[in-house]
Amino acid sequence: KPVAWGYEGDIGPCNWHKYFPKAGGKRQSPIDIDTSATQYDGSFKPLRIHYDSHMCSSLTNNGHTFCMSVNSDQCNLSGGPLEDKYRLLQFHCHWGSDDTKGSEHTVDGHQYAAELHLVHWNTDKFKSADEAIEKNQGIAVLTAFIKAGKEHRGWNHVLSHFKDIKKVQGTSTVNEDFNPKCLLPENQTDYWTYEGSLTTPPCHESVRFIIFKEVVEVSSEQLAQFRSLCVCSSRKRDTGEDEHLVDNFRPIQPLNGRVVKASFQ
Ligand SMILES: NS(=O)(=O)c1c(F)c(F)c(S(=O)(=O)CCO)c(N[C@H]2CCc3ccccc32)c1F
Ligand SMILES: [Zn+2]
Repeated sequence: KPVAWGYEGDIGPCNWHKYFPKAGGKRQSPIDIDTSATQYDGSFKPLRIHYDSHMCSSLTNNGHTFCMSVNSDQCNLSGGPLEDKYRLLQFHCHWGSDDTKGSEHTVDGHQYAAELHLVHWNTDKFKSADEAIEKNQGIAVLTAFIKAGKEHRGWNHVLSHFKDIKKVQGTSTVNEDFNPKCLLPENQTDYWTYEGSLTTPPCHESVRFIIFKEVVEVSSEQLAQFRSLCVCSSRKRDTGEDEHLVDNFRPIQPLNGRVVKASFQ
């Protein structure tokens, strides 16, 4: 029976290591990016992000985040710091209860309102995502910070399905012509990268993070829609109101001597 975990109380991040030992490992995520300590690496080839848009995908509220599962073998990532080819599996986000918090990684101690993760698995080395998530170099997560600002029209293609997934295990099929590449910043050449872990249990240390420097803007109303998701499948009987899914970000973890590389000077 799977162990329950969450972001607050006894099942919160401070206790994850009790049931998920990897959570107490030496290369955990997220981390603070101290920009004065990053090291420029001129050897990175251009990042190659090839996503097709003719793919049907499904949006689910899994109680920890919303997850857009992608089942197209035409959505691939390679180049940059990566030695192999990775296939897009799903994307999701982390956010807070207000615009002042929500991202998992921080930059010089600054926390953004939200953080987008596009999870890819290494199809050159492994046969399935479930195998890859446990192995070194198995996973690559493209990451973009999100802040409150002008409306983002691309995000409306995702948010328009949120009414179907307000409750946990709610699922909605998205088969309109949507390309997740529209959620990324314009500048895709400037990024930081380091070796870390899944930021949710089982916290496997299998992830290469690639974090864009340019921050994406969405409106405060769009951020409020993230917070409209519920953390449980039924109304809270006693209080009568829904418990919303907010502050689903893990606190930053020790760097333990790791070096964050930069693709730019
Ligand atoms: N921040 S993150 O990128 O580390 C990250 C998440 F934040 C997150 F929520 C999920 S999940 O599957 O939606 C729910 C918890 O497993 C995954 N999913 C991972 C973990 C389990 C699993 C199994 C197969 C494929 C991907 C994943 C994840 F990699
Ligand atoms: Zn994530």
